[in-house]
Amino acid sequence: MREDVEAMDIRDVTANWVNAAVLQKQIEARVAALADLRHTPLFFGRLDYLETAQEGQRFYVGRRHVHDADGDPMVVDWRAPVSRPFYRASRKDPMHIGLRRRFGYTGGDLTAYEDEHLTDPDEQERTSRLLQAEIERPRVGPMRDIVATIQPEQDEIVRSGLAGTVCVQGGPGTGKTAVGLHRVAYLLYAHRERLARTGTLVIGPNRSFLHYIEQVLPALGELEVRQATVDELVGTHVEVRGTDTAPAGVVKGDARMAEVLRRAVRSYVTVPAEPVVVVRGSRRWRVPAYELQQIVTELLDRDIRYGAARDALPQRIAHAVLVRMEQAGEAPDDRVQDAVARNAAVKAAVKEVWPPVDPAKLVLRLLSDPAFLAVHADGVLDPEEQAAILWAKPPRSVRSARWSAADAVLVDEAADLVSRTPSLGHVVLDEAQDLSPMQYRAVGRRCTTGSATVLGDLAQGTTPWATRSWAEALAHLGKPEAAVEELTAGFRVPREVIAYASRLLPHMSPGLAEVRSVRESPGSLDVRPADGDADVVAACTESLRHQGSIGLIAADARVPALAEALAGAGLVHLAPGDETTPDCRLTLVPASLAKGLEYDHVVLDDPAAIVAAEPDERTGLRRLYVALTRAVSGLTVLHSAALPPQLCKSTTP
Ligand SMILES: Nc1ncnc2c1ncn2[C@@H]1O[C@H](COP(=O)(O)OP(=O)(O)OP(=O)(O)O)[C@@H](O)[C@H]1O
Repeated sequence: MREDVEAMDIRDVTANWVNAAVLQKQIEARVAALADLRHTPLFFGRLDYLETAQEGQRFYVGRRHVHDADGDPMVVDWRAPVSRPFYRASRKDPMHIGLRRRFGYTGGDLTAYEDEHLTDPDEQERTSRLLQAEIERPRVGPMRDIVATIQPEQDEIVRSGLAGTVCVQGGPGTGKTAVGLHRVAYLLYAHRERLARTGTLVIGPNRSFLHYIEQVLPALGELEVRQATVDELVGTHVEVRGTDTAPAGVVKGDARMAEVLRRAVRSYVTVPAEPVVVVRGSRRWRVPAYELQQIVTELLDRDIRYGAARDALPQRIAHAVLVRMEQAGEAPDDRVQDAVARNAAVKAAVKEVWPPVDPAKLVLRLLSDPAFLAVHADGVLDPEEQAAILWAKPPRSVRSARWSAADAVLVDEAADLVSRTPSLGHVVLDEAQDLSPMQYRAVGRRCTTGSATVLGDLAQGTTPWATRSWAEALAHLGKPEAAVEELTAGFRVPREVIAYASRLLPHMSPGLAEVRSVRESPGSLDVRPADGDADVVAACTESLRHQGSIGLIAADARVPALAEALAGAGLVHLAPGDETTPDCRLTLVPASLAKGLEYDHVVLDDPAAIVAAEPDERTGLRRLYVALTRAVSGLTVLHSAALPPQLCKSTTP
């Protein structure tokens, strides 16, 4: 198929060079999408339909559609409707499937298969060993796709329609990220044209996470999906160089700030007190102040964007002039209206009444002028909250201000009040629990006419403004009608390790259910005291005897010392987001960047230090919970200080 595309000669079929260039680009994209991936087999499943459906045909299911030289299908795309039973059929509902076969591969070689005769009453239900093997396959390199083993509860989310927003709550390792990415791939297949026009975006918590997941969609043949962090999305207006204290960040991230900004933007409109007089030829046309006031009030009441109303105002004034012309017996046409709208008197009135607003300058003024803030925050923020967000030393200009990430979100909100932010077709928001209400709004305006997949775990919220309930979050996102689904089966963390980490749950997120590990292997858990960095280095060396990736997770402040100790012992290590290779498998991970990542073996340095590094105990325990749940096979916990009491079995909250 690739050779066919490569051999296409478009010289005679294109009308001009533009067409030729467009076609050439499309061909290149197609060739890229058909690239051979060394260890990725063309198919991973087979479905034999019963005679009652699909004429009893046999289908091979794979990552993409493959046809033979005659154009007859050899492999059907996993997203095609005929592939659905591969993921959903069960003994209870065989979906007209006689045989389902799963193929297992080792490095691209076919090495195993598993058959299920779904309609055979004598056949025992077995757990899939291929699934277990797939999960346990050592991890080297970036995150992999899971198309061969998507589970029914995951598939339901993957294949849910484009129109609806879905929110997925799930504990660590339940496959939320995987499901979100596969949903994008599915939606691109089912609604390719529409999404090609409107665009899709995956939002992750930081760049290292995005690097980690960036290969999943290309491996599924999808190359067009943009990835960004929220900070990157909103960071186009101002340069972020500052940070906020927690109290300031909480207020700036509060949804009430939207109302403060709305009022502040609208405050730039002044009710006209003077008439507008337009001179055309020998005639003077006068629109009195009360009529201008009506126009302005009506535009304000319509609650359209500040900038759109500003653009409409000259035409509205011109219209009032035209009405007068008609009353005087003239017959002006549209061109006259346009000319009047561009008349200097009209322009001057618009400038006076509805001046342009620069979003960054507006936020700068709000955060540096106590009186201006007090007027617009009156009844919305109390004096203490106002004081918390005011700059101690007001900057002199937008350029010299030390904007924080939360400020950039405010500027983005203000920019949207002035002119509408374009909406994408679909947005996946991962690790959503950490967003502030204002950040949810920023994401929400990027999918106002589209839909979203919101993924998160309330127990892993580690920001001072972390989400307390999905209903609230979805309301801020502008999708209150979204369905909230729960994933409960854990694929990453082995049983013993998840049980250990879950001891923290009642102390930091009471009411949230423990993840039920689907892993047959209990995993290895080793908790022991350490005497200095040499012990930590020794534990890493020990872990490196196993296959796969090793993550040494430590409190951020411990990272420099540990980096030195590793280097001193001749152990080369990577930073999160760097790709592990067979030669370099050890990553030193600051606890603040561990979220969303995973390693075959985790060495966890001093849990108490991870807890202590956070501003409050609950956040500290949550950070520790995240760190404890990164391991796929084994976890070694080394503590130089006493373990946090919540990790000891007998404690109850
Ligand atoms: N159906 C599946 N088959 C095989 N592997 C799976 C399946 N579902 C999830 N996994 C694997 O389990 C691991 C955890 O998945 P993922 O990172 O998507 O979980 P998560 O819920 O986003 O975790 P976290 O809350 O820690 O961010 C990944 O390695 C993923 O590939």
